[in-house]
Amino acid sequence: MEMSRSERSFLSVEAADGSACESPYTPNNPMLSNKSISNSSTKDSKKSEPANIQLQIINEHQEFNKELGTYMTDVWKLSESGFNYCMVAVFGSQSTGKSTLLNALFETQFDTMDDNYRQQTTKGLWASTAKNSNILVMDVEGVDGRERGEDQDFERKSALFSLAVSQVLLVNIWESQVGLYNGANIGLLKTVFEVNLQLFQQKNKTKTLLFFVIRDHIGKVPLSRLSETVKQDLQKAWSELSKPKDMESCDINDYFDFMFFGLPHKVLLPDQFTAKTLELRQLFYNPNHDDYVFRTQYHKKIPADGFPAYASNIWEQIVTNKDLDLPTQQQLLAQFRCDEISAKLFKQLQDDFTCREEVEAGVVVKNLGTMFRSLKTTAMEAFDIGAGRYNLEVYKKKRNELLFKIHDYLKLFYKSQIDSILQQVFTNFSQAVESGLKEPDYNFTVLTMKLEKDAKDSFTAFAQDLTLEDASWTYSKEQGQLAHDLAEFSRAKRQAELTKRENLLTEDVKDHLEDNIPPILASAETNMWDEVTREFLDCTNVASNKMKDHATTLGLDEDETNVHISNIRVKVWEALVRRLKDETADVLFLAKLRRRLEELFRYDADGLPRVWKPEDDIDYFFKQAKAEATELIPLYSKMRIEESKLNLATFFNGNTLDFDARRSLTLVSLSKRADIEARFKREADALFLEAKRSIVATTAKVPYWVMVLIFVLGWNEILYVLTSPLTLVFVVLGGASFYAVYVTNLIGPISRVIELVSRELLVLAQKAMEEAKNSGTEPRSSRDRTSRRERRSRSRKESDAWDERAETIVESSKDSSSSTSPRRSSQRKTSSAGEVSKRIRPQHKSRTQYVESMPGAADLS
Ligand SMILES: Nc1nc2c(ncn2[C@@H]2O[C@H](COP(=O)(O)OP(=O)(O)OP(=O)(O)O)[C@@H](O)[C@H]2O)c(=O)[nH]1
Repeated sequence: MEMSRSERSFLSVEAADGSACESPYTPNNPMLSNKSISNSSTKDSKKSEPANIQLQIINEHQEFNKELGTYMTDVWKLSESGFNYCMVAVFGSQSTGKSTLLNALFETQFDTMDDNYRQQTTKGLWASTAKNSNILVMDVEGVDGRERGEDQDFERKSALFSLAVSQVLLVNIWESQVGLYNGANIGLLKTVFEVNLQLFQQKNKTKTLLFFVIRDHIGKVPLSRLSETVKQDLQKAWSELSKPKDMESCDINDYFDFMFFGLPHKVLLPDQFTAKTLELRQLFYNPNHDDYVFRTQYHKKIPADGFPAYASNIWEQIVTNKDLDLPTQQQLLAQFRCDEISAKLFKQLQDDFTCREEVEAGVVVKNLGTMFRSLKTTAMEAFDIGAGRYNLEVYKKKRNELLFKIHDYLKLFYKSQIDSILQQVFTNFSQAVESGLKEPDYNFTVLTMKLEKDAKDSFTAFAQDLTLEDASWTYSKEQGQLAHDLAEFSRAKRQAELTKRENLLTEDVKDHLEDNIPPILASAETNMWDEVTREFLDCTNVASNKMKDHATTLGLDEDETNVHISNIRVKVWEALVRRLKDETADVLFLAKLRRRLEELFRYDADGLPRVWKPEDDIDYFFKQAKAEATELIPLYSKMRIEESKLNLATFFNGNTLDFDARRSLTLVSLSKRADIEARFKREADALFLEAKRSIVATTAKVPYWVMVLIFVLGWNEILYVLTSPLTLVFVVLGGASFYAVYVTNLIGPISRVIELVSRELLVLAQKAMEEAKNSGTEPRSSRDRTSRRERRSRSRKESDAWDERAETIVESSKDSSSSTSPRRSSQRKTSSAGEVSKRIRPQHKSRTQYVESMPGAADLS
């Protein structure tokens, strides 16, 4: 069976010469998989013209072709036209030359009937663009066809669709049909009008032009008569319509305009037909023509890029037989298109925002605010162009939505950037403060105030530039946060500065006290504590005054300053107490007592060392000296601060430290005092014994007469020595040695050593004799015990004897040397005694040596 032209055209896209033509359709399209696009363009010239390509937008099965959008954009290039396009559709009985008329008028390539096979050609609705024009032409399946029979469903729907989307509806009728009810399709039009009334219920109704083309117009009956007849028929049909209540009074002319044009017989009068067609063309192509048909008032106000969606929606409404509310449809379309445009622009904005990663990484991006503005303006301007043609209300609403969405999206980066700026400004500020504090003669308050202001200004400038004017973005919270952080940093820095300066002042005072307190204590005068008090007050006054100077540069108020001054007083006081406790530690305390005792006992009123004689009352001197030295114990043990000079109860008021001045007055506890007293007594007793022994040594000297007697009795021996060269040499050598010993003051020590060695030998001999005597009579255990006791006793004695001997040796050697200062003499004595003692008996250290080897003891003595 041979295919009809329409069926043939569904299967392939072909050019007029039969060659395949490129089609945007995909084989997956269900509507096009078994149908295709007709392309009946003529050879060569029309091969690449968009007008050559037509699309079946609704097929005979009432399915809408979703490729309409692609065709509008890619094939017909109408999508960017906005409102600058026109829609015309044709309405009329089947095979009345509709396609022929459209092809003649618009140079389209709609299929026309093959006269050999007189049957329906156009099935469904087809669209194509007029040649060299932005007129979109729709060829509609004819009504009253034998193929559909009584089924008028599709022709009603297609007529309704044509009316809803077209500015101009061409009604194609033969002259012979005028006056016929069915032949002129008045009945169908009546039905369509009736259904269409719902299209025009809204106030903003849009008129449609019904352009009647009277075919085979012979001219016998003038066109005016024919048009009158048609109008009357339509008026009658309109009046018979069952209208909605509120529209009963409305007239057909409120919704339709009418035009009429007669065309001669195409077959019998082809030249006239062509001439008339060209005349008719002018009404469609020439906007300046008086009867130009595409007037603004007929435009459905659907932008070209929204037409596919609009047409699709309208058809869906018609097919599902729902109320067809054109304004609502326009709103729906506007919503759809605005959303589509908005989504596309938003995606574009996201793609164009190239520094997203940098911002997310916390980098402060220069000119980010300008970038925000540029992105937003580009998107909004594009939206205004694309969506501004649609329903104004919807457009405004969608514009706001897009604006809000863009703001919302950019706000994330805005917040992140604000945080980064905040951090950067704070870091810069802290670094500037640190380096400012390293400058000489800085004023802390001036420095921090200036830097704080700079930081705040910098942040505000950054944030202002970043903030979009019409966005509800604020940075006041971050601004407040920054101000708080800056103030907190300055406060902490100021506190650190205060502490540093407080410590420096305290260190200065400590150094001062180190130098000045020991001499005052060493004097052990009765007004010693007054001196200490004065020294302390001097120090605190100096430190307080310096603190006041610091307080000015650090911006402290009076109360804060007073607290810090009070704290400094406490710290100075504590430093003083520490120094005093050091001075009254066991070793130094004892040294002080011993020195006082020695000063009084060993030296006379002129400071010369005493050489005790038998007639001297050593006991008396010793008692006096010891009593006076002992008086120092209570003096050093507790500070005696006169309230009139320093009121401890009020002087430290306002300090923030845990401090009790009164508790610190006691330097040495009672138990320690007793211990020191006992130890001092032992040392004093040793000194006393030493003095006593020195008298014995003096009185044990050989009398002069004995020496004369020896000289007389030994005269012969003297002569012998002088006459014998050998003995003379020995004598001379011995004399020289003696002289050397005498000159070097070693007579005393050597004689003492000899004496000690002989004594020791004597002791050893006695011990050996006792042991020999007792070995035969005493039981072993008793003998052992006795022996152990004796050994311990002897050991103690030996120990004391070694100390005494060592000291005596040194003393005698030093005594013989010249000495101008009793203190220096004493110092030499003690140190030499220590050395000699160590030399003689290195393993054993006497208490005296131990005390004198303690740090500071030498200085004090
Ligand atoms: N009498 C007459 N016949 C015409 C005229 N124009 C075209 N025809 C003939 O009418 C027949 C149908 O032409 P088409 O253009 O296919 O008609 P149609 O209305 O598009 O047909 P369908 O699409 O099937 O509804 C053809 O045989 C044409 O030669 C005309 O002006 N007068």
